[in-house]
Amino acid sequence: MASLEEQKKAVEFNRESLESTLKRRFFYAPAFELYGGVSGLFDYGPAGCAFQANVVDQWRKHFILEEDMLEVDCTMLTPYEVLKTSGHVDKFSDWMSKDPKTGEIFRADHLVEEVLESRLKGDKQARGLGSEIDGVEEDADKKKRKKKVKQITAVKLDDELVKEYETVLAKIDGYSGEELGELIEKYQIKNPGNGNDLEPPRAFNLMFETAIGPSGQYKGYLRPETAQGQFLNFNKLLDFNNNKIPFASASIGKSFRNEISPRAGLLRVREFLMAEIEHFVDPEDKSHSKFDEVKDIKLKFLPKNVQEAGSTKLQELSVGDAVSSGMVDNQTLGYFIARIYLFLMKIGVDPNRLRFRQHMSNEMAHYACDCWDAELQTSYGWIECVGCADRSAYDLTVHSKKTGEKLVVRQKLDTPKEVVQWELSLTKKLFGPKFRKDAPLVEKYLTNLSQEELESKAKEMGDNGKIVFQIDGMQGDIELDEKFIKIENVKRIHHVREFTPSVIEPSFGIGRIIYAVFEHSFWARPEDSARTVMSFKPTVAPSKVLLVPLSNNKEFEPIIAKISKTLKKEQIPFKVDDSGVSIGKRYARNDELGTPFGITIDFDSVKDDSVTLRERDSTKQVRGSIEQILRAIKEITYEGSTWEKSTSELPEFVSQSE
Ligand SMILES: Nc1ncnc2c1ncn2[C@@H]1O[C@H](COP(=O)(O)OP(=O)(O)OP(=O)(O)O)[C@@H](O)[C@H]1O
Repeated sequence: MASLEEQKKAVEFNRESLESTLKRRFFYAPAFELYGGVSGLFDYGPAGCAFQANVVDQWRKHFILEEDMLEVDCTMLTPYEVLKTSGHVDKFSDWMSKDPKTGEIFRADHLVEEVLESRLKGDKQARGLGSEIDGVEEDADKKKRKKKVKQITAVKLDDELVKEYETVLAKIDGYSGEELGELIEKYQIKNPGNGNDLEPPRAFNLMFETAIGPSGQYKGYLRPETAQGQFLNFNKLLDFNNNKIPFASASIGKSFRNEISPRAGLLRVREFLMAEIEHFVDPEDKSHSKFDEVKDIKLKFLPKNVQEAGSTKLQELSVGDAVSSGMVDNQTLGYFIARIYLFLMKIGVDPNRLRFRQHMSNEMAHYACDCWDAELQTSYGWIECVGCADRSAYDLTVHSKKTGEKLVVRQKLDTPKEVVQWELSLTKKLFGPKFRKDAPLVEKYLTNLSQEELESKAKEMGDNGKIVFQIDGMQGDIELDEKFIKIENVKRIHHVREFTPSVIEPSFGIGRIIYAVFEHSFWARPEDSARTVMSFKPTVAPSKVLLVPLSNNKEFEPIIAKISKTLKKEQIPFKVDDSGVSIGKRYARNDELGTPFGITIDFDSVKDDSVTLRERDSTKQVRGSIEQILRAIKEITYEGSTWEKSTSELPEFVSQSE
C-alpha cells in the first residue's frame, strides 16, 4: 500500500476544489456578497476564525512569550503628520497604467510580468516543451483574463529575447515607474483585453484617506502597517524595559491598503491582519545572544546577486554560514529568519515550498541595509508572506527630527570618552523680534540638526557668512548670520553614550500565510477525489475532535454528555455530529474542516466506557477508555507527541465505516 505521503500526492492539486471546500465549509467568503461584494474584502466564517485565532495564538507564544517581547495595541486611525514623516504619504505607492479608451487600470509590474510570462509560455509551446513555468500551475485569474482576448499563442521567440524576458522577470520586483514604462514601450505591452495602448505608469498611493473629527480639517489615514505606532511608543517601551536594549515590541492588528487590483483570494486584499515585530538593537553590535541555538538550521536562500544575474536558483545553507559569509547582513537578522522558519513549520507550512528571497539593491528602501522575504510557493507562484528587514535607524530618526523629541538610548560608559563634536549656540533674544510666533519652530529645527548637517552648515557659514534653509510650514528661505547662530567644533568628555537604535522588523501577513497553509494542507483521497482533506496540524486545526455516536439512539446521550463535559473542562475545542448521515460521511465532512480526531461512541461504549479514536489522515482507529483517548488527544495536540507514541499501547480497531 502506498505510504500516506504518496497518497497525499497521488491526486494532482486542484485549486477549484480547494476553493469550493473553503467556501462550502465557510472558512472565508467575499464580504458584502449580498450587495455584489467588494474586491479585496473578505469575511472569515467560524472555521476561518478559529484557524486564524490558533495561528495568532501560536505566533504570540512563539515570538512574544518566548522572546519576551513587549506587546502594544495601537490605533489604526493615524494622523497625516505621522505618515508624512514616515515617508508613506510621498512614497507608499504602486505604479498603475491606464487604458485611456476604456478607463481600465492595470498594476504596471503585474501586467509586465503576466504578459512576458505568457509570451514565454507560448515560446515553450512552440518549441514543444510544454507550458509549465517552474512546475507551478498558472493563476486562474490570469487565465480568465487572457481567455477574454486571446489564448496563449504558440510563438517561438528569438533566443536572445527569451533571455531578456527571463532576466526582466527575475528582477520584476525592483523596477521604478519609469523603468516599467520603458519595458511597456520596448516590449510593446498593450491592454491584454483589447490591444489598446496604455498610458505611462503613474504612482498611486495605497493609503485610505479619511478625516478625523467633524471639521474635516484634520486629515488622517487608515494605517498601512502597524509599525508606526510601535516607533512612536519607543520611549515608553524603553522605559518599561528599564532602559535596556536590545528589546522588541510586537503588535497584531488590522492594516489597510487600497490595492490597485486585489486578486488571488486572501493573497492581495485591502484589509488584512498583520503581526509585526520591531526589534531595537545597538547599530554597532547586531549580534544575538541566542544565535547559536539556530545557526545550524539549513534554509533555502535566493540571494540578490543570483536574481540580479537573471536566475532564481536557490542556495541551501545554514543560517550560521549565511551570516558568516556576509550574505545575510548580521546575526540578529539571521536569528529572526530562522525563527520565522520555525514558526512557519509549527503551523504547517511545507518546508519544500518555502524560500527566503533577498531584496535586490534597487528594490530595497533607501534606508534599509538588508531585507529578506519568506516566500511560500502556491498555485499563484511564490508569494511574499513575511518580510524581514533591517530598517537601520530611519524611523526613529525621522520621527525624532519632526517632533523634537529624542528617541535614543543612553548608556553609561565604563571609561569616559573624548569626543570631538559640532555644537551650535543661538542668540535667542534676537529670534523673537525676527521670527515672532515662528521663533520656537526655527529654534527646534536648528537644535535638531544632526552632526552631519551641522558640519555642512558650519562650512556654509564659513564660505558665505550666513546659512540659508527652509522649514515645513514656513514660507520662503530663512537666512541667519553669525549674530544669530554659531556652529563650532568642540572637544567634550562623554560619560554617556547616546545613540539611535537600529530596527530589525519581521512583518507577517496572517491572511497570506493562512492561505498558503490551506494549499499546503489540502489533498484528495486517491480512491475518491471528491473526498478532500485538510491535513492541518492539530495545534492550528479549527476544531480538534469530532464526537460521533453510531446513531441518534438515546442510549448514547449520557456518554456524549460525559465526554463533552470533560472536553470543555480541558478546553479542547470539539463538535458533536449526531446527524442521521452515515459515520463515513460525517468523518468526510470533518476531514474537509481539518478536524484531526474523531471519537466514535458505539454500544460497547455504553457497556464499558470505551470509545474509538480515529486519526484524520491515515483513518487509522484505536480503542481505549475515555480517559486514555482524551489523554492521547491532549498529548498530540498540545504536548508535541505523535499518534504513534501516544496510541502505541492501545489496540487497533478495524472499522467498516470509512
Ligand atoms: N494587500 C495585501 N494583502 C494581504 N497581505 C498583504 C498585503 N500587502 C502586504 N501584505 C502582507 O504584509 C506583509 C508585510 O508587508 P510589506 O509592506 O512588506 O508587503 P509588500 O512588500 O508591500 O507586499 P507586495 O509587494 O506583495 O505588495 C507581507 O509580507 C504580506 O504578508
